[in-house]
Amino acid sequence: MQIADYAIPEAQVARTAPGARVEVRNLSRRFDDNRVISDLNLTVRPGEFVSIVGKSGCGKSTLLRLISGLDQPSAGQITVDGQPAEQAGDRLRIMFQEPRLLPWASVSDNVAVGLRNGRDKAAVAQALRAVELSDRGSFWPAQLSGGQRQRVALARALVSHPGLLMFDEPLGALDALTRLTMQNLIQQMHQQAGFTAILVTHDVAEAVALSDRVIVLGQGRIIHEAQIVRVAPVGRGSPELAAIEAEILDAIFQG
Ligand SMILES: Nc1ncnc2c1ncn2[C@@H]1O[C@H](COP(=O)(O)OP(=O)(O)OP(=O)(O)O)[C@@H](O)[C@H]1O
Repeated sequence: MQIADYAIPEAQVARTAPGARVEVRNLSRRFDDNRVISDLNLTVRPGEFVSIVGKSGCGKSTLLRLISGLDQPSAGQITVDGQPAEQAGDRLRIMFQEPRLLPWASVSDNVAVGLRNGRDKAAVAQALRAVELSDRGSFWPAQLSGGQRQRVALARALVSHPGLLMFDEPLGALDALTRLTMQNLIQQMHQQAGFTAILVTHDVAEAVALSDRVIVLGQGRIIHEAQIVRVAPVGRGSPELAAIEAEILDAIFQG
């Protein structure tokens, strides 16, 4: 079965300001005597799609929380477009495994939460169109499927046209087919809107399908990097991508 069978029609997202540049320098994070991130360095170029994979508990979510400014390093610096993440404001958005919608607010009002003034109805309508939920604006979150709720969360993240969009296992709770549909949607949004993306995932195939670069984390450091250069369109399951997946899995298990 071809993945293209589930492709979503051309989405409509206004092209944003260029993607943000992320610089991580000599980053460490300890929890008491548990050193989770250890002198880590990473640069993510504007518009690049980087995935972070690694064994459970290796520090993927901790790294994402640090980059997003939700947690503070024990040592080192992180900048987003040259500024501390806390000052990035609506240039930076993060999506989690749970959509985290307000149950008492309509779909449109949930998307508007992503806007600074919350009143730009045209921007909300455009974000809902982009995720193919124009006809669900007046629904309550409880009236949506799990995949639709994640699409609302994506619209809320996109509505402010962020320069950096971070994903912490955003598709982990979805069934396989919805997961593939969402992967296509995220890929399409990334190509059209031009934001920088950092994805934490357990799914190496997902990382390879979506990313320009996959980083393997082990014992608080980057232990492997795979650059994925698509000179011609190669489909999922192609020998080229399967070989990269195998290389990444080896690195994870050896780490
Ligand atoms: N607030 C915290 N206090 C103490 N320890 C923490 C805290 N947050 C994370 N840790 C520890 O940091 C380590 C890495 O956790 P993290 O959630 O970053 O791993 P992960 O790679 O995302 O794991 P998984 O793939 O299972 O989601 C774990 O040992 C965890 O117990």
